[in-house]
Amino acid sequence: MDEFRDTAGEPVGADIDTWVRSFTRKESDSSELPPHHPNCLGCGPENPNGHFLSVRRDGDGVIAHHHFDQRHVGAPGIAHGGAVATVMDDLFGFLLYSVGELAVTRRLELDYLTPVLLDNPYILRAAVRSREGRKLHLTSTMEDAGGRSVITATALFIVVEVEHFLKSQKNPRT
Ligand SMILES: CCCCCCCCCCCCCC(=O)SCCNC(=O)CCNC(=O)[C@H](O)C(C)(C)COP(=O)(O)OP(=O)(O)OC[C@H]1O[C@@H](n2cnc3c(N)ncnc32)[C@H](O)[C@@H]1OP(=O)(O)O
Repeated sequence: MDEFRDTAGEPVGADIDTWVRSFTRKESDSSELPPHHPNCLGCGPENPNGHFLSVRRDGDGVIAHHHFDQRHVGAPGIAHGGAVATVMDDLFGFLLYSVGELAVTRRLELDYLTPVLLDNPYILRAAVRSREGRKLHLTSTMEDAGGRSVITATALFIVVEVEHFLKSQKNPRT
């Protein structure tokens, strides 16, 4: 089973409970945000198949500088649309550090305005557009180095309790 670490990087074994509860800690003022966990497909530093997304705070939102590589190829030279969606979804997940509550993706919608090229630098930004009860309406963009918008995305995240993650384990304790 995967070893989880909390947001301070401390190993917590396979204790999903501890991992989830670590998110209730308020993040420091540091603008660099911690990965969701070491093996996260979007941002985990220890996932060799992942995207190694590195995200910082940017005002009320978040920002990342990112490029896709040969592991993410769809058509030759172009990033696979699903790989792009993974990264945008994960980027939205970093807004939760500011929201301060756990939430999961209910709906994710992307407009692929132009091809996302491999080994090309992109700037990704995301922000919370609005909140209605448990519903978080999120918005993001990916721009190329020339400031041209290549992707726009919106998402609906639903705030969940810790139990959402506990009952999703193979051997749920609740
Ligand atoms: C500090 C915190 C940091 C945290 C980091 C954590 C790690 C993050 C890692 C991030 C990694 C990246 C992220 C990931 O990979 S997250 C992983 C991928 N996502 C999931 O696995 C989620 C799977 N889905 C579910 O578990 C349930 O469906 C959830 C829990 C989401 C909601 O089931 P629940 O039964 O609880 O709720 P509900 O069905 O009553 O709906 C709730 C409300 O939503 C409204 N609604 C529904 N659909 C739509 C729609 N299409 N347009 C508009 N509205 C819609 C609906 O009408 C209702 O509204 P209202 O009637 O209340 O007004």
